[in-house]
Amino acid sequence: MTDQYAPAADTALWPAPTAPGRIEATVTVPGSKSVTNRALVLSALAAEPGLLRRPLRSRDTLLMAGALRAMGVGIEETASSASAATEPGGARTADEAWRVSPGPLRGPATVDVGNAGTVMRFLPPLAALAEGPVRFDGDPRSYERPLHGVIDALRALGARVEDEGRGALPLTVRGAGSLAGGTVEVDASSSSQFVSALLLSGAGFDQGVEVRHTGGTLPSMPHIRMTVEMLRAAGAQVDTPEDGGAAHVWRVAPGALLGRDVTVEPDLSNAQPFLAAALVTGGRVTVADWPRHTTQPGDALREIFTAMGGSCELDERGLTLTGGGRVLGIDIDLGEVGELTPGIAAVAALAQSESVLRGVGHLRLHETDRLAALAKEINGLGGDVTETEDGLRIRPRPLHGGVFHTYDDHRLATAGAVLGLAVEGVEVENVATTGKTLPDFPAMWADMLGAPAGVKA
Ligand SMILES: O=C(O)C1=C[C@@H](OP(=O)(O)O)[C@@H](O)[C@H](O)C1
Ligand SMILES: C=C(OP(=O)(O)O)C(=O)O
Repeated sequence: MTDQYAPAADTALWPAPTAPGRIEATVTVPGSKSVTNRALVLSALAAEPGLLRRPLRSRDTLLMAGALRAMGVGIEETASSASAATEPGGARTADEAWRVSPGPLRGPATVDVGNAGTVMRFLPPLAALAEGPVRFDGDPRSYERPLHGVIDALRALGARVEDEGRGALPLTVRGAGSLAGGTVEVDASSSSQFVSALLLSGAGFDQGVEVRHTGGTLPSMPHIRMTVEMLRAAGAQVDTPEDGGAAHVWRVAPGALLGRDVTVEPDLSNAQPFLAAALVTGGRVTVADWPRHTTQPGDALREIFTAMGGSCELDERGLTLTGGGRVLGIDIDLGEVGELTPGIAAVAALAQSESVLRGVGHLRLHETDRLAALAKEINGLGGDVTETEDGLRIRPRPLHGGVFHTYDDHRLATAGAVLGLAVEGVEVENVATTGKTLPDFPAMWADMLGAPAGVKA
């Protein structure tokens, strides 16, 4: 499978369109990255084939699918999706699906993780269950992202991992076809994905797995809840602190997983820039199919954007955010919902009052150092953003146009687009980097604005 959204050394500039007025639109956002990649892993470990409806097709999910195929899992378009017509603009029709046929996991295989946290962290535990070596490599940035928690835990659980002492990528997992499993301590303060990774494959370990988080504050709890909920839906027995268990201890019992028919929810974190458009222009944007119940962190946007001056209504059409004509600053701990930080920072830079975003020090090790990048790029447009130990302080100032660099970070690119709605002359570098999770972003943005999409070389 080719990596069609791999980053080129792309310096193309995308003139971010300014809003012609209050934006009024209904938007359908593609499936959740986090749900798609969990569903792929769980389906690969199941005892029977499963179906994944409306999967996200983006760099991160195509890398996950490609990796699983390389390890012996069948992932095919269903007949309905293969014959489904594409909609104008290339979007697929909603009845598309992937059929996932688990097979014996095997090496030798090579996995390209790109810069996908979900791929680099969720797959080494699965590879420990394969027979034969699986080599993991990725983008240069993937070498810098924390992986030690997964590597050390796998070794403690009985796996052979060769990383030449780096505690990071590239590495090889030499699976023996099974793994003892058992209890393991992990410091997951740098990424909740360490915990999710071990739980997702835990039912396949001989003794299951008990994961004990031992470090400082654990970020992104909703993503751990998503892991638990999806494991349970696949038939796994999971004990969590929320069910009265010990704090920071999760347990997955050994056992077979069910092949399921899963429909992927829209990606609520990717809905963020569209909702932000309503907030900063005093308009109204509806995101279709917003789930009534979800573990996605993006659901917190209802509360956050209400506190920042909007109002939200969830009904059969989806979630409608109406801007109140003014944007308020916010003082908030975003540790649970860290991936929303770039979009909130963009809105905060356009607000009437100061914002303090806290609890997100671990974002320094995301796709890029997001705190440094946001401060530098917003300040490059005339803003006043300072980094704190665990976040950002944003004092709104009148902004001017300029190049908004994106550092191969999809969420920097969408944050730049939000700023461009209100500030003339913002040019977003390498908007194609949104392909990590939202390949159609420029066309969707243009549709929302009723304008043609364009990139200036
Ligand atoms: O498990 C997941 O799907 C994710 C967990 C979070 O990672 P961190 O806990 O490393 O922030 C989040 O930021 C990332 O976008 C997706
Ligand atoms: C942090 C993110 O991604 P990853 O899954 O690569 O960690 C993100 O999408 O904001």
